[in-house]
Amino acid sequence: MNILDQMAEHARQRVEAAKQTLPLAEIKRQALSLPKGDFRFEKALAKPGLAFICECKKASPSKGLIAPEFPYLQIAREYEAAGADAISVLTEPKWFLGSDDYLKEIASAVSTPCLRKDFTVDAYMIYEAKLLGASAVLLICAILNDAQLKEYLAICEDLGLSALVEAHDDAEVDRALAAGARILGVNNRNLKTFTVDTENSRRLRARIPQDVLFVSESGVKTAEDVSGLAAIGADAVLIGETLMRAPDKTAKLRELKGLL
Ligand SMILES: O=P(O)(O)OC[C@@H](O)[C@@H](O)c1c[nH]c2ccccc12
Repeated sequence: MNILDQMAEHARQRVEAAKQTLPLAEIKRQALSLPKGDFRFEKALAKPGLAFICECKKASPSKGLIAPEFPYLQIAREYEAAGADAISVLTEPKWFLGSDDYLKEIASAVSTPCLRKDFTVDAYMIYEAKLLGASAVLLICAILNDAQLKEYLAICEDLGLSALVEAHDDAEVDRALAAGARILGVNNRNLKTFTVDTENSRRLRARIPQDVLFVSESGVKTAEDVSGLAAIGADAVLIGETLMRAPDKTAKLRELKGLL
């Protein structure tokens, strides 16, 4: 089984365990009783100019431990103060050493919209995201079928959550668009092999209509990478490792924005 399928399988097990404590009907009821979201994540990306989604990520399957010390609240507050348009928080516990608690605490500490970065494989996880205070969830085409994509987008719509729909090749872009995605992320990292190539964003850009928000994800390291992606019409970039490894994240973000 490739790593992506393993992560999806483990997510299904996490959902089954969570349902033992809080059944689907109950979490759904709780999530739907909260005030409907106002798609803040989408609005933040739609503003003029390139938007920056800054990620809180302690570790990853390709890089291992990235940030042994992980003062997540401090990091999120620094991202917000430095002008992040959105904050991505890994909640996957096994490979990314993420936690639902990180997201919950961050979302209540900042006013910047937060993305729950996880391997959504069940509607249950979308209701969880809502309860944790997220403004958006990630839907990865490679681990979802067409019916799931449609169903999960409809649930997001009901809850007022945005969905970042991640695609890696032409067929996945087409599936995401057919399902009605309004925010399309192209992952420059192949989650099956871990190879990174920003060329992928460039190539797939042409398939994505102008009225769909386009996010280029992963492997963004320099101001040149950023300006190159802005030049092909990216609406946002999602940056994790480069910021996580920077001792001064504010300065690094300024540098990436071409301001230093
Ligand atoms: O650390 P990077 O190379 O800047 O990448 C960030 C983000 O794009 C990456 O964490 C990511 C993109 N898609 C994902 C799906 C699941 C987990 C993680 C990801």
